[in-house]
Amino acid sequence: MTDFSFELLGADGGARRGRVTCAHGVIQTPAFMPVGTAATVKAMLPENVAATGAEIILGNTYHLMLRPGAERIARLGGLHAFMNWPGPILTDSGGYQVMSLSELRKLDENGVTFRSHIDGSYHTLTPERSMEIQHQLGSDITMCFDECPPYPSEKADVARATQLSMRWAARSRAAFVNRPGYGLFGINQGGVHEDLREQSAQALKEIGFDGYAIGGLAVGEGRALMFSTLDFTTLMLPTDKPRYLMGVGKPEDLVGAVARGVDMFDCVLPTRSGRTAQAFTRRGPVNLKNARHGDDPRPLDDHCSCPTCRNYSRAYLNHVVKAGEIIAAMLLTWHNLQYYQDLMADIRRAIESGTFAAFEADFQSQYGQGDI
Ligand SMILES: CC1(C)O[C@@H]2[C@@H](CO[C@@]3(CNc4nc5cc6c(=O)[nH]c(N)nc6cc5[nH]4)OC(C)(C)O[C@@H]23)O1
Ligand SMILES: [Zn+2]
Repeated sequence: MTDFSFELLGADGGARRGRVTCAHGVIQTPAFMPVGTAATVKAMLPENVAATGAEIILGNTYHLMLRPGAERIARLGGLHAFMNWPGPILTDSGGYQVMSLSELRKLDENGVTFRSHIDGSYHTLTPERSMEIQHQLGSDITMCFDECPPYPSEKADVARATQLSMRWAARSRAAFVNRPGYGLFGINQGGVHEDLREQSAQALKEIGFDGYAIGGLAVGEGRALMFSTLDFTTLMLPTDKPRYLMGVGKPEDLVGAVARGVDMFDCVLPTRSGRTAQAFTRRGPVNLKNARHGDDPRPLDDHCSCPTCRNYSRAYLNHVVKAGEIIAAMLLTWHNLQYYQDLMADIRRAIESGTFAAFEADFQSQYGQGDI
């Protein structure tokens, strides 16, 4: 089995082109990870997710521990077999989802105790338990157990959460089962504060990880503050390891974050939007509920090679959206995931050819124009 590795293949300004090798395959970076929270990328068959060009998907410790249970998935052969996804899987560690989804009962040095948002049962997550669950799932990339402070928070509370998260990072590292091909990513915290981000980066580098995520963003701070935080944070992280910006984001966010040195992304936006009639196109988002599409024979995006754009008109999409037909979620989700993967492929090509700055300028001029 080959070791977990990251190769930096090239750079163009702040943008980086790389390759991650892990147990279940190779990931070209910059990469976008579709979100498969409950062991499914919603409204998509796994083979169709792969057809969009996605090489790695994200799973969630929090959701899978509550239902169907990590031990049950392990008994059934692990998450890859269970959900029929043969490629790499990254799993989030659960802390963030506890804060954003469940009724938190207790947070202390040991971990968090919470009530399931599904059936009200009590559960405890600690760094050790989170590592055990992600091992049982068989994740190629395990995330440290951390505490992501809400936004906005007093700086003192961000500092407290950051220092706790760094102690939990050390416990995560100690509890992680080291196997060739499987990696553990640390999560940088510190809110929008340069000094706290620096403390967090130093602490993580001393422990040593296979990759470094930037947490605590995409929590409502807005694009300007996210970018200004990235401006100083990515430079604090090792250049020879992948950098993963958690929960991001809109197409404009991806391009701007790549320019600031980010290699990996995940976001529910393309899939969640696909279920709410929102489609992404080169000229910006389009709402298929809008009556103006009712007689439009054109495809969503004539640059797109996905089945939706090859075989269906906007008029048809408007019809099945208004009728609440299941195919609406299928077709729009597929298109949105294809759009995101095509955007990442265009970004990778631009970095390879040293034309990323021109690509970014062209993207911004086209994307903001709005639908035709
Ligand atoms: C952008 C968009 C559409 O994504 C939605 C909704 C609200 O934002 C999101 C995405 N933002 C996001 N920031 C994160 C920070 C951390 C973090 O610090 N630690 C760990 N372990 N995991 C994280 C996962 C994160 N996801 O967060 C939830 C609440 C999961 O829904 C997502 O707006
Ligand atoms: Zn399409």
